[in-house]
Amino acid sequence: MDKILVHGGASLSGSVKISGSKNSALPILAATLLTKEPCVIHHVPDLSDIHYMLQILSHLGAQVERASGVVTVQAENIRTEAPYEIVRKMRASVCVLGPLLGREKEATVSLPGGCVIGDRPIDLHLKGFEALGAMHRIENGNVKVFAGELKGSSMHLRGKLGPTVLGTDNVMMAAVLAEGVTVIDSAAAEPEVEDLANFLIKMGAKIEGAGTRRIVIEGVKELHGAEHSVIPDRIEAGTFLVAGAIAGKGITLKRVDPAHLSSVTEALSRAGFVLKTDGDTVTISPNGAPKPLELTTEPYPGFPTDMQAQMCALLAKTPGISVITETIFPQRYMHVSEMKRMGADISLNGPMAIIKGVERLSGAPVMASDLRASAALVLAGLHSEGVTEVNRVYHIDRGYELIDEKLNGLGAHIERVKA
Ligand SMILES: CC(=O)N[C@H]1[C@@H](OP(=O)(O)OP(=O)(O)OC[C@H]2O[C@@H](n3ccc(=O)[nH]c3=O)[C@H](O)[C@@H]2O)O[C@H](CO)[C@@H](O)[C@@H]1O
Ligand SMILES: C=C(OP(=O)(O)O)C(=O)O
Repeated sequence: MDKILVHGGASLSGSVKISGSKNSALPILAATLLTKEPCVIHHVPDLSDIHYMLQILSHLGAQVERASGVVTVQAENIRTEAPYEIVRKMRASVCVLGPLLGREKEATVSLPGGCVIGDRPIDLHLKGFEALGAMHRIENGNVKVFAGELKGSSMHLRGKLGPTVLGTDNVMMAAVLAEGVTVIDSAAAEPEVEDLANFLIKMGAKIEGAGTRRIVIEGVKELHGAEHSVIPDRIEAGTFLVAGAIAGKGITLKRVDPAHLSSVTEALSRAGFVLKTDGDTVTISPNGAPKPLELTTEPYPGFPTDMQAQMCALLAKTPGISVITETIFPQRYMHVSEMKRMGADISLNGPMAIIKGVERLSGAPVMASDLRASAALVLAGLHSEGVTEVNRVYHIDRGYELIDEKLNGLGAHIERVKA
């Protein structure tokens, strides 16, 4: 297994280009199953999760071509059962359920389990499909959804911990081919949901309100091929902003949508950094000693759970006491015990992390447990003394395109040791 060695203490400057969004690209690629015609998707990041999604599409019978960030998919004749061996590697595989159900009125996908960030049920996805007239059955670890016909209806898709992003995507993808009007209340309003809706609209779907809490979909008979460019990855961008906060003399992110980053830039401004936006760029510069923060993760436009671990890395060395409350995945703190091994003073109280900024962190061998936790450990390594050895780097490769090369381009000293 590859590992990453972060030599702490380098200062970062210059600029970095942000890739297309993983969490937009995955459902958008799944949505290509909704038509027999070719779809062309630009700015698809080169990530292992994307690779798995393309494998699933191929297995389902689609013709898939990929050339430097551009993916063409034609799903002329398709099967409706996604294979366990690929599906088990990536939770986002569940988002083929919606398009397969919409087009073929049935779909079978291996049921995703929980993962280290917490329980990850799909009850809300199934509730939405049921509202459209589908039934489901759990058999041999698979979930099968099926319907005679799909009929539009009104539903609330909110669980105890808020709306569901992939659940909203899934129901929207099934509803575009249902008969009549579907109203999704308490929908997820994340930019990735809006991006998927924009792609579906290009394919001929009739959708209003995506990006708000109420989405209205008027079903159509069929969809056609379309071309689309995936939005910039706001979580990769946020991660680089934190790198700039931790070790930057001033760094600029290129090809971002600053509006999608507002909760992160607002938090970093409160922490004392200077953030400047110009078109599709954001620059972060230091401005004296950073300040501690109180932060709560929330559905968009609130502070994203996918940025929580990275903020822990920054606040671990920020003077004073910071408090983070994780409301989306209350147990998403696997990085904390690893950061403590680097000298951080963080205590957990249920969904709350109390972080006492320390003067010094020191590099250590640490274990990446999930995607954002591993990115956070790399960030922590940037302001630690000595070398931080991040193991199980395959987690990082799920969601960050060339993170080591991009950070080195800004002046970091990071080595990737191939297994
Ligand atoms: C590929 C992708 O886009 N992943 C993102 C997506 O995951 P994903 O879409 O899986 O996350 P959800 O928005 O569904 O989860 C939000 C909360 O709802 C709960 N829940 C979810 C579905 C369900 O049927 N029942 C239920 O109770 C979850 O356990 C969690 O507590 O949104 C998360 C929340 O912003 C992000 O952290 C992930 O990076
Ligand atoms: C948790 C994430 O991804 P997934 O939902 O695919 O696990 C993430 O992107 O931070």
